[in-house]
Amino acid sequence: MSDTVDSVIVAIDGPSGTGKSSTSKAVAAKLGLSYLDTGAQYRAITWWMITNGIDVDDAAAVADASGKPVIVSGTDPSHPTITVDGVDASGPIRTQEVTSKVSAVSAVPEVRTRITGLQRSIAAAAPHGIVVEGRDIGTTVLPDADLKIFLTASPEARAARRAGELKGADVSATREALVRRDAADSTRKTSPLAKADDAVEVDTTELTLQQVVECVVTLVEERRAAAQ
Ligand SMILES: Nc1ncnc2c1ncn2[C@@H]1O[C@H](COP(=O)(O)OP(=O)(O)OP(=O)(O)O)[C@@H](O)[C@H]1O
Ligand SMILES: Nc1ccn([C@@H]2O[C@H](COP(=O)(O)O)[C@@H](O)[C@H]2O)c(=O)n1
Repeated sequence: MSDTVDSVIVAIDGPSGTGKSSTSKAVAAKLGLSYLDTGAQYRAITWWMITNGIDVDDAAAVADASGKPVIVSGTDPSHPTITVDGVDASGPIRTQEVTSKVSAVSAVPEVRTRITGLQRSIAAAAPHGIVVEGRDIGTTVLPDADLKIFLTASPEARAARRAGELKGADVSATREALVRRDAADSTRKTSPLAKADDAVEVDTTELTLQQVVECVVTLVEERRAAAQ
C-alpha cells in the first residue's frame, strides 16, 4: 500500500463509456480519496491545440506545442475541475470537435510524456490516496497502484448509455464513434489502451452503476485488509 497508513492508489482503466468516470467519482467520494479524470487532461490539451490553430493531424506541430498549455486539475470527486491557462475548460472539452480529435493528440509521445508527468505528481500529492481513471493508468502511469480495475461493457450497452446522455443522439452512430475511438486508442504505439496483467476485469454490461461501485469498494477494502 502507499506510504500513509490508509492511503490507497486505485487505477481504473477501460474503453470509452464503460463507466470509469461515474464509478471512480463515486468510489473516491465513498472512501474519502481524491479523484483524477485523465481523459479530461487529454481533452484539455486537445482543446488548447484547436483554439491555438494547431493542426491536430500534424504530430510534429502538436509535439512542439505540447509544453505550452498550463493544465490544472482539481481532484475533489464531488466537484472535479479543469483549467487551461487559468480558464475553466470543463464545458469546451466535452464538444464533439474535441471528442473527434482527442485520439490524434493523445497519440503524440511528447503529449503523453507531459500529461503522464502531471498525473504522477497529482497522485503523489493526494493526501489520502486517489482514484485515477483513464486508458493507461495501470500499465504506464501508476504501475505500482494498490488496485487496478479494467472496466468493460458491450459496445451496445456503452452506446445506449452515451446516447441517453446526448438526448436524441442516434445509437448506432454513437456506437460507431466510440468503437472508432477505442480502436485508435488501442492501436497507438505509445501507451495504448490496455488491461494491465494484474488488473481485475469487471464487465459492467449487466450491472447497475451502484453494483459496479460496490464491487470496486469491496475490492479496495479487501486490499486494505490484506495490507494490515
Ligand atoms: N453500470 C452502469 N449502468 C448504466 N449506466 C451506466 C453505468 N455506468 C455508467 N453509466 C452511465 O454511462 C454513461 C458513461 O459513463 P462514464 O462517463 O462514467 O463512462 P467513461 O468510461 O468514463 O466514459 P469515457 O471514457 O468516454 O469518458 C454515463 O451516462 C453514466 O451515468
Ligand atoms: N489515460 C488516458 C485517458 C484518456 N486518453 C485519451 O483521451 C481521450 C478522452 O478520454 P475520455 O475518458 O474523456 O473519453 C481518449 O479517447 C484517449 O484518446 C488517453 O489517451 N489516456
